[in-house]
Amino acid sequence: MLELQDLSVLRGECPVVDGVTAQVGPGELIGLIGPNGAGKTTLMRGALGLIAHRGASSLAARDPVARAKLAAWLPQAREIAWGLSVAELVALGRLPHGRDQNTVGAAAVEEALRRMGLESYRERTATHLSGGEQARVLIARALAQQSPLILADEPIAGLDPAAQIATMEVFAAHAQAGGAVVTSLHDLGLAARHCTRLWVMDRGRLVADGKPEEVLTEQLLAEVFHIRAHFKITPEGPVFQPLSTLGL
Ligand SMILES: Nc1ncnc2c1ncn2[C@@H]1O[C@H](COP(=O)(O)OP(=O)(O)OP(=O)(O)O)[C@@H](O)[C@H]1O
Repeated sequence: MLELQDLSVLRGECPVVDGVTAQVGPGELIGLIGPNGAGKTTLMRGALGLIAHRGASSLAARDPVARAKLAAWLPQAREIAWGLSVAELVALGRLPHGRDQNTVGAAAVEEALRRMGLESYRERTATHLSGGEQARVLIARALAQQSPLILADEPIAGLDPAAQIATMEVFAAHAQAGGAVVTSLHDLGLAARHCTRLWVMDRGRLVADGKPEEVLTEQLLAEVFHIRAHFKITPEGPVFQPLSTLGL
């Protein structure tokens, strides 16, 4: 669904994404983790062909409409400028499909509203919602696009715990239905619990790529995140708790 080959993004002379080679296949929910400034956003924007890059991304070569049909992009910035109703805003996710304001488009919007628990918000003015509510609306807009791949930049930041878990479950369901999701996030507990695979970025490089229990080693947590943490596989799944910083 996505193939990156030696992808780099330069800012001036400095590579902020440095030679990333990776693939995403159906069924995967990939957590893109790493410290602030590691290059997570830049990697996703380069992969989508939204910024100049070197190397190759299977998505970036396509025209914008073809790209949008293959991949939904949920940026970190969440500004909603227009006073549209929630349903109208979510329906904007259908734009890559052209004039499909028919039963297929309407059903996709309804399904996206339902998945994000927004049915009762349908007629509310989107700009009048709280920050977390607006974030859920924008996730619903990405879901309504019905693209097999979703790239999401910190989509659960600022959501309450129930909404965070529910969103990760929505992404997991999207993957289990044959799609794939790459989502950046800073909550390593949710990443460990819900993601099938983690990509760890550090100073522009992809330094680890594997299952959470393979990746979140004591050594990696110390070297990349500068933390000590408790990580255990329990009958209820992986439980990860950061304990202390080793200094910034
Ligand atoms: N337009 C730009 N011009 C110059 N440098 C940039 C630009 N955009 C990003 N950078 C730099 O590139 C590096 C990677 O930024 P990026 O936003 O990809 O990090 P991130 O891993 O997503 O961080 P965070 O977790 O804080 O969101 C940072 O050092 C940042 O300062």
